[in-house]
Amino acid sequence: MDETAITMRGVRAGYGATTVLHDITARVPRARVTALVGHNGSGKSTLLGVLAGALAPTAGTVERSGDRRPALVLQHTDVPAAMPMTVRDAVAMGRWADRGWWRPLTRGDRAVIADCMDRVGVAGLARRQLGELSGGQYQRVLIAQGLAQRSDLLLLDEPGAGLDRESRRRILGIFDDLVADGVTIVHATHDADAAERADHRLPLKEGRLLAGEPALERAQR
Ligand SMILES: Nc1ncnc2c1ncn2[C@@H]1O[C@H](COP(=O)(O)OP(=O)(O)OP(=O)(O)O)[C@@H](O)[C@H]1O
Repeated sequence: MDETAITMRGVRAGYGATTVLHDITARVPRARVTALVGHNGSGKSTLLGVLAGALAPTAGTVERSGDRRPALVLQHTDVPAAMPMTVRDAVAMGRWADRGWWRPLTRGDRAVIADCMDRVGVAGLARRQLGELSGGQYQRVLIAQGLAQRSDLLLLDEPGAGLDRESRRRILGIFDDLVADGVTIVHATHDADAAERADHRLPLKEGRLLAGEPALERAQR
């Protein structure tokens, strides 16, 4: 089995005439946790956008080994908590990418939704409104929504932002479980604990990759 989920070679990307990422060459190991680390504005979110396929590189290549679309998990602080929607409905939105939002859910979809809620520990909250959740619960719902896309690559932009230590640790525990099931995780983080616990780190500074650890060597340790 291929040990590499993503290979980037000489990637340059940015917005309009502004180049943010310069000459990124790196590998993301399959079924491991990779942390994107760096100061504010170093290019972590931009790199996630490139990995998600939402932002096209202006030079270089990005090769993904899986055939499923990556799932980009939103940050709980980016979604209005007052949205009138239950936890189950929010997770069900993860099925839209495959089925279209207008089609009724099949029994198979409902099984996927139940399984994803279970995996992140929100099954007991299925009927609750999003606005009634804590930040940590809400973030886990968004991870379940990403999982419901049935992707083998989850991309998360600071999933621990604004959460207490216990909630952040719980999310890292979920990452470990997902990786054990073969999911590749890439997350941007400012949390030293989260960076330390990752299998692999890609340190960014001003849009350039600092010399990091060789992905595969560390992943195989
Ligand atoms: N949509 C955009 N249009 C123009 N410039 C952008 C856009 N998004 C980000 N930038 C710029 O790209 C650079 C990198 O931003 P990015 O959000 O990727 O960094 P980051 O490491 O994720 O930062 P943070 O930790 O603050 O989230 C910054 O200079 C930012 O101002």
